[in-house]
Amino acid sequence: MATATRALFMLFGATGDLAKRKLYPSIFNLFKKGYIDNDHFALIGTGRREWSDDTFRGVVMDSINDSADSDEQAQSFASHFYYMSHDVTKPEHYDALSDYANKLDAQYEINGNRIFYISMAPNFFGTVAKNLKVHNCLSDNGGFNRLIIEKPFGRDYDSAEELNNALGKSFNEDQVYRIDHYLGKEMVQNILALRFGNPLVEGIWNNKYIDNVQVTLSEKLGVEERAGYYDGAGALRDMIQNHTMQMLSILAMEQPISFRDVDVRREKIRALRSMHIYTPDEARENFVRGQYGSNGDQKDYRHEDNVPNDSTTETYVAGKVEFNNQRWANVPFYIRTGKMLTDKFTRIDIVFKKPLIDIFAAADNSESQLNNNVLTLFVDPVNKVVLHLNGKKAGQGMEMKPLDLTHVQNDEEKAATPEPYERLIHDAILGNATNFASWDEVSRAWEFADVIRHVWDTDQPDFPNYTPGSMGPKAADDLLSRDGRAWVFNSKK
Ligand SMILES: NC(=O)C1=CN([C@@H]2O[C@H](COP(=O)(O)OP(=O)(O)OC[C@H]3O[C@@H](n4cnc5c(N)ncnc54)[C@H](OP(=O)(O)O)[C@@H]3O)[C@@H](O)[C@H]2O)C=CC1
Ligand SMILES: O=C1O[C@H](COP(=O)(O)O)[C@@H](O)[C@H](O)[C@H]1O
Repeated sequence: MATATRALFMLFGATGDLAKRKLYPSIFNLFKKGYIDNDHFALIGTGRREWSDDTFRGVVMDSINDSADSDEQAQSFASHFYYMSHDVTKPEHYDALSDYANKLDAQYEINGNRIFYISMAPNFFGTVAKNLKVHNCLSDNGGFNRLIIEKPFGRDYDSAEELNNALGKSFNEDQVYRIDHYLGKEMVQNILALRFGNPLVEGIWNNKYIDNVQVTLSEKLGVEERAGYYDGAGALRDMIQNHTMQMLSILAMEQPISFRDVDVRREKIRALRSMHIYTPDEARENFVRGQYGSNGDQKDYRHEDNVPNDSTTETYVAGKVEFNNQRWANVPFYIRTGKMLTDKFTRIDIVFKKPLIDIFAAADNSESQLNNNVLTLFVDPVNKVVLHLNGKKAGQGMEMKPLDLTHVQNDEEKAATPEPYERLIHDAILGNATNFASWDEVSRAWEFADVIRHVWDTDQPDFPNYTPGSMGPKAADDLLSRDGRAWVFNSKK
């Protein structure tokens, strides 16, 4: 039975792309499932555009069109939406917002529970947070005040710290919910379940049994229409500092004392603190960048719309990450991400050590047929777990062959799996911050990324250096081959 929470949302960026594509459908699903109290809920959407409530409601209805059971249901949902034309840079506009929030709070008997969602360009995050506090938009009658904030959270450590300090003047850390949509993915959440729900798995989750870990976030598309943002960011900021670091922290963390958000976060932070921060020379040695070229059909990155033709922005990153602790000493975590690669997928390969002695080969002096055991967690697009083992080939003798144990999410499980935004907004409504990035996590990840960024901003790259449809530059393969290893997923296979 769903627990319905009363809530007044204040959405900044209500006319924007993210709101239409992700936020309204997610809030609608929560409404449909009864997680939001249908009688005690309202949303004030803002943007500079001069929209009426009716225009706004029409936009909302369009965005939930596919998932509404009936027109009445869609209309009933949209009737809770109110629009205010508002320029976030004009302090005087917040007074009207505060009055409107109090009015709707009373009308819907919301009891002061407020969720502020800033779905705007990051340069506005601090301004909005400050004005919300100064102009009394936060409730003070016993309800909760929570701030959901979009990415990116800064572009380096210093800017992230500045932003965090600005937010901190209005909201405490435990009121700030920093979105990282990878933390809302089913398989990413399943890592905790698989590790800490199975002594079998957790028992071998260490350097005695694991040889290396590989995390791949591969994208088939290029920058599409987002070049304006992307060219100023690059893959290191766009995918490594946030999503990849979050996944690494979950893979590397120790068992929390409970599943409460404070306990889970404490262990994630401890893991990130044990991550070795490279010197500039080590960064050069252990990180590889790439930019896609042309393959005839596909134009190269530098000729994409809104990309300068001398851009040195990386569209690909691969690297080796090390954790200096008892569990992970000598186990490299290889990570990679890129645009215009072979396919769209996210997967984690846990590569186990081979047996110290191969008794099957030893028996007749033949070459070993044993492969490394690999546990592969497929995050996207399918939700799948595969354990690659060695088994016996049927027949006489003792010939070995690969034996795979596979679990694929079925249709029922798929239907029960919420979209990341739906799940995360629900968590914020419940006050559960487990799957949001805390400041300590974000700041540590920036400390790590900043060294690499600084080196790359100093050294001139040799771009373009990989072909669309490949799995990145050759240097990314060399990164592993020099350690006597190879990527488990390789487009050439
Ligand atoms: N779109 C996506 O797929 C994703 C987006 N994000 C993040 O979400 C956030 C929003 O992105 P997105 O929706 O794409 O951005 P858009 O550019 O589509 O929307 C920006 C919003 O900000 C509003 N806005 C801009 N300036 C002002 C102002 N001075 N006062 C009031 N409102 C203003 C715009 O309203 P108006 O024009 O009416 O003023 C609009 O609603 C960003 O932080 C982005 O990084 C993260 C992941 C994916
Ligand atoms: O945050 C981002 O993520 C998307 C990839 O997300 P996914 O859920 O589709 O894997 C990426 O395309 C985008 O550049 C980045 O900003």
